[in-house]
Amino acid sequence: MKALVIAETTDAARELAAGARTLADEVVLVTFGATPTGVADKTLVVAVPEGAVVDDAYATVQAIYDAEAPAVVLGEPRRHVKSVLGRVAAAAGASVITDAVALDEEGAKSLYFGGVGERVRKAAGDVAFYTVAPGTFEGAEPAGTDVVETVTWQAPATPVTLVSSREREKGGADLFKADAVVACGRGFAEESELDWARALAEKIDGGLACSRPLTEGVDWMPSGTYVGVSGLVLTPKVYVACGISGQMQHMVGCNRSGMVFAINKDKNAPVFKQCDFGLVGDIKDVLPAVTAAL
Ligand SMILES: Cc1cc2nc3c(=O)[nH]c(=O)nc-3n(C[C@H](O)[C@H](O)[C@H](O)COP(=O)(O)OP(=O)(O)OC[C@H]3O[C@@H](n4cnc5c(N)ncnc54)[C@H](O)[C@@H]3O)c2cc1C
Repeated sequence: MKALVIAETTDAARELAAGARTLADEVVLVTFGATPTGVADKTLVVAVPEGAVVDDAYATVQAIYDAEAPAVVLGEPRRHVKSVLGRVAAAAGASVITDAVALDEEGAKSLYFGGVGERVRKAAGDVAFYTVAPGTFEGAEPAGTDVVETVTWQAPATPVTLVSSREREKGGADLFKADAVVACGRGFAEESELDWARALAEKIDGGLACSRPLTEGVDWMPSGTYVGVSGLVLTPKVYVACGISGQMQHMVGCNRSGMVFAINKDKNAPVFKQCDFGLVGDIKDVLPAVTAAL
């Protein structure tokens, strides 16, 4: 049995390839630049041309999929990869089981209702497509022979036109790697108030994340930093939810953290039913005080 792994980052490529090895005899890795060594039987690097976007790699990955004929496809749960995976699955007449937190021959376990429920689902078609939450294959050891091939780009029929691009702001920890994540919600009334959370994140060497309204409602935070069912699924050791009410669409992205702290001025906020430690208080008082005390 063959597994195809599609990943954008080196860490995910390593973890997913190691996990794929527990499901299949042969592992083929598709990346868009990162070339981790010793993780797959074959690594296919898709050369994304200047002016093209990774999302448009679906035509190229479709051709790889057809040539390799895998039985299982694992994708990194990042925006570009999700977009590619969804299109390849649709063309194959299959669906994608998203954010799997455990995988074996029986199917994939994923969370729903904000993590209150778990369900195990089997792929509907002959080929199983999954996006896999980080940490799912923790402990699995990658192995591979380091055959690396560059794959020529196949432009899709209707490519996206890249009008402009700018470097993402550097700074802050990688949210997938950070041991601690401080997340900000709509409890922050002004953009400048995010500095309280930023100071705490810096103090504990953590990353800064948010709920969706802070990216889509007001654009105070980059869209790649919101946590939840349609954003990132994170598993840090510590997650500090500040001014976040605890809607299930958000909590599904953080409730597998080692420990969840919540700060909210409303003692009845649902987040207090889903955290390990809760502090009823105003972020403007609590965050500077906690940061100073640490
Ligand atoms: C299809 C769909 C997908 C979605 N996907 C996501 C997703 O992936 N991620 C996501 O985050 N959301 C998602 N949402 C939105 C989600 O339903 C919630 O609306 C959102 O998570 C709420 O964000 P919040 O908790 O920051 O804001 P609110 O729900 O408005 O909560 C703000 C909280 O801040 C508290 N507060 C206010 N002022 C202070 C203060 N000074 N000090 C302390 N506490 C204070 C309030 O008591 C309140 O509990 C999705 C919604 C839909 C319909």
